[in-house]
Amino acid sequence: MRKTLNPALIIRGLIKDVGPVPALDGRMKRVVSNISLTAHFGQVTALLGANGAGKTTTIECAQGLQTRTGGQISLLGQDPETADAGLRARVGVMLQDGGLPPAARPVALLHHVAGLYATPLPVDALVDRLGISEFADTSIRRLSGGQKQRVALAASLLGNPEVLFLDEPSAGLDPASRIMVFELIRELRDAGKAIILTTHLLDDAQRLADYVYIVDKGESVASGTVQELLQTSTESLRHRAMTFEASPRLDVTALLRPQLECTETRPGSYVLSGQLEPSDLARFGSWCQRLDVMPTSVHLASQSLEDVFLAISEGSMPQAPASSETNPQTMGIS
Ligand SMILES: Nc1ncnc2c1ncn2[C@@H]1O[C@H](COP(=O)(O)OP(=O)(O)OP(=O)(O)O)[C@@H](O)[C@H]1O
Repeated sequence: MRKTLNPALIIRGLIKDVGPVPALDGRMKRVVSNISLTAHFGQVTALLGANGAGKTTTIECAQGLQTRTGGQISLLGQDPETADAGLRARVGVMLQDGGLPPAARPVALLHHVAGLYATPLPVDALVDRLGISEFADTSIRRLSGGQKQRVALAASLLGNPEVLFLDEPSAGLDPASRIMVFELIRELRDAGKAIILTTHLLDDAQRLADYVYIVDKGESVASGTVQELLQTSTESLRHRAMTFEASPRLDVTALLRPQLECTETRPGSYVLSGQLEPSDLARFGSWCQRLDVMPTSVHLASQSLEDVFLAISEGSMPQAPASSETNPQTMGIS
């Protein structure tokens, strides 16, 4: 369940057309056709979708960087397209391409950005925290993708924003930097910031997000906490698989029953798949005992966000936006 009070961002029925597009004989192309979401303070809200699903377009409309074709957006109680400069100072943005001047040097740039705010966060603390000092004097154009990403994150935080938009925050980060950035994002969330991030990485959403909106072909098609999405009960998602390693060419007939199949994917590696029940595990144990087989590994695959995501994208799961998220009147957008 989600908090209902005090949302930082409300989007209802967002539509965005781009173009004119030469490939469409100069017609406009609808890249977002119906996206609704609510992002709360003290939560990480993730827009999860494949490449080209419309995530960046949505958050750029939410920031007022793109003009929407239709729908309603309220960011900190204001329409971002008509809001005054005061709104910008309360919002931090890390864009996918970084948007950093290529000739600038990271620390000098961060001091410059800090100078634009009345009460910025201390530059040195952010530089230390994000490991920027090791490339402090290298020009932005010579930084690696992950280093640029950390500078862009620091720049987005300098104004101590109430709302933070992060477009693909883990793109280009090595594992250590990813852990560092994720810890910082969680701390900001715990400090009460509203964090809205986009990702096509299910793992990122699973690790970071308090609430996830799955975006597919310009529409928000499902939403919930990771746990709620995982509990979505459909036949396709109850499908499980058990992998085990043992001697090659074993007779697996005794493991089978209707709707369960077993294949030897490579010599000695078997996958038992279908609607696995506890009784199948018991049968597996007896089978091992009878054949005097000691598997070298047994792995039971549990349902992941990836299963939910793929089921939605393949159309085998009903599209299920939460009902309270679809009615503009209930959310008080004026
Ligand atoms: N100005 C434009 N002209 C033509 N097509 C556009 C334009 N802007 C966006 N698109 C298309 O709109 C779709 C959505 O783009 P968007 O960048 O929002 O996707 P995304 O979900 O953020 O993808 P990614 O994960 O790859 O960043 C894409 O197919 C993109 O090519």
